[in-house]
Amino acid sequence: MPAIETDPPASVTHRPRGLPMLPDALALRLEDCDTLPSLPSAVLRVLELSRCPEASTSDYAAAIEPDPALTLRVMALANSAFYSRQAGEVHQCQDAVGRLGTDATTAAALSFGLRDLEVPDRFWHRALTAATAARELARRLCPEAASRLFTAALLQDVGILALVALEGEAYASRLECLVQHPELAVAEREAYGCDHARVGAWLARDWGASLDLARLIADSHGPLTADDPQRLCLRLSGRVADAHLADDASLAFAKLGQLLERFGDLEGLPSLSLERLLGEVCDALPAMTELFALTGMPSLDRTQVLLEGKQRLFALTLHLCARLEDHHRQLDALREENDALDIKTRTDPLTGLANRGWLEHSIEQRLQAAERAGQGLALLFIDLDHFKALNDRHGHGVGDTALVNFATALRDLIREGDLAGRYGGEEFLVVLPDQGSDGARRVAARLLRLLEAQPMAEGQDETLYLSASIGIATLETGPFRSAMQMIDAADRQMYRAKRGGRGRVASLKPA
Ligand SMILES: Nc1nc2c(ncn2[C@@H]2O[C@H](COP(=O)(O)OP(=O)(O)OP(=O)(O)O)[C@@H](O)[C@H]2O)c(=O)[nH]1
Repeated sequence: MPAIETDPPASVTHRPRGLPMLPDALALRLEDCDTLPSLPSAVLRVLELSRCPEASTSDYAAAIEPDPALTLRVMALANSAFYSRQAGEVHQCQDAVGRLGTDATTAAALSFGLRDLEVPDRFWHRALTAATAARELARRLCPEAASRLFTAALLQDVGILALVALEGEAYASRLECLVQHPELAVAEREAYGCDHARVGAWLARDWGASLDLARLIADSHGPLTADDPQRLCLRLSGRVADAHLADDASLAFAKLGQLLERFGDLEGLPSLSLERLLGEVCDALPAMTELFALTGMPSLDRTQVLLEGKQRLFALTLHLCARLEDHHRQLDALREENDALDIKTRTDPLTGLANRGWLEHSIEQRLQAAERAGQGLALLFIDLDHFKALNDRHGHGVGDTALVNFATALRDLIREGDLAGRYGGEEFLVVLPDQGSDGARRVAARLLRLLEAQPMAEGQDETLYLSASIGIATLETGPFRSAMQMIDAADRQMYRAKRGGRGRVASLKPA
């Protein structure tokens, strides 16, 4: 018999070494539960053998023979109609194992150990389908571990048996959604703080199974990654079983096929053809269901399932594309709406120039940027002269037209990168990045000349020209700790210009 390494027993039952912990409350309840499923020692020995690739049929027979009931079961199976098709009756345990094969012997031993449990057939359907799929996948990805993965996949859901024993009906009703395995695991995590994979690992250790087997069981849920082929086989096996048992098997397999294609492109992994896998699983399943005397296992017309699945998926993809396009359109419309709103919150409705809020925000930012970069910044505070008189004489409408025309002229006068805005009423600001007092004075003078030359509105019987008083503040006349300080400084110069007779420019001399 091959040497089977035995792991030291875990000192604290719910904290077995090398395994993820069980929540304390659940572990205590499991320890106190006297209806947990148990396995005869002969079955355990068979499980242990199943992880040794070099174990022979005589090793299996030696493990089984001490248990007469198990021996009878294995012999009866080997002599059943399904297995004795090509040959006569077997009379020895070793011959029976030889006929069944080591994997089927393992499954038979396990079914014998757990046969009295009240779990829906669906549980065993999933276990057997997963075990068969795990073995077929392993034959391609990690042949040396095929039997080991068969057993691990067969046992990956034993945590469900423990939870049934612990919770009875309360948990059994959850099993109705067993096909949606990921959802079942999520519900378990919410209810118990961990899923049945962890509970299964705990139970396997409680039976005395190897740490290696318990680890595989604990690891059976989780994302599919290509870095560990054994883990990938085990995790995929559950998904194959779920697709096989799904109400809509064709669509489930089509989605699985897409998933497998992803792994087909990965370096170092041989391609995983769903067609071949499904074929192998379908071929192997009848023998497996015979072992458990199971009925009701769905039999699939694999060609039909795969063909239909591809068509369904194609239709689904088209539908999803259409919905995606729809979403993009909605997103674009929302974005446009958002941009429009954004512009609205920044602009003065009458003139279309930047409004007061945006001016203050921009000056603050430009002030900081100029200081960081050691560049200049100049601000023109422009107040139109005697605007009240214009309104009073020609009416508010003509006043508005003059403001709009002035704004247009101002926008045309400045360069790209400068900013013009309406600060309020008949007050405007112009921000000139990287300009000193000389540059600012030149812009102000240009504006005054333009106002002299270009009328801004038509009165009842006269063409109306505007004049403006302009105050200048630049970083050379600072320092300014905030936008407001700089605006106030320019405003004060504007008042100086007013007091000096209007229609002129005032600024402090640079220090
Ligand atoms: N038409 C029009 N007038 C406005 C608007 N906003 C402010 N005003 C007017 O602008 C005038 C500003 O008057 P004042 O602050 O006395 O200044 P002013 O008449 O220009 O005199 P000085 O600034 O001292 O040269 C007021 O009559 C406001 O009603 C606007 O949106 N449209």
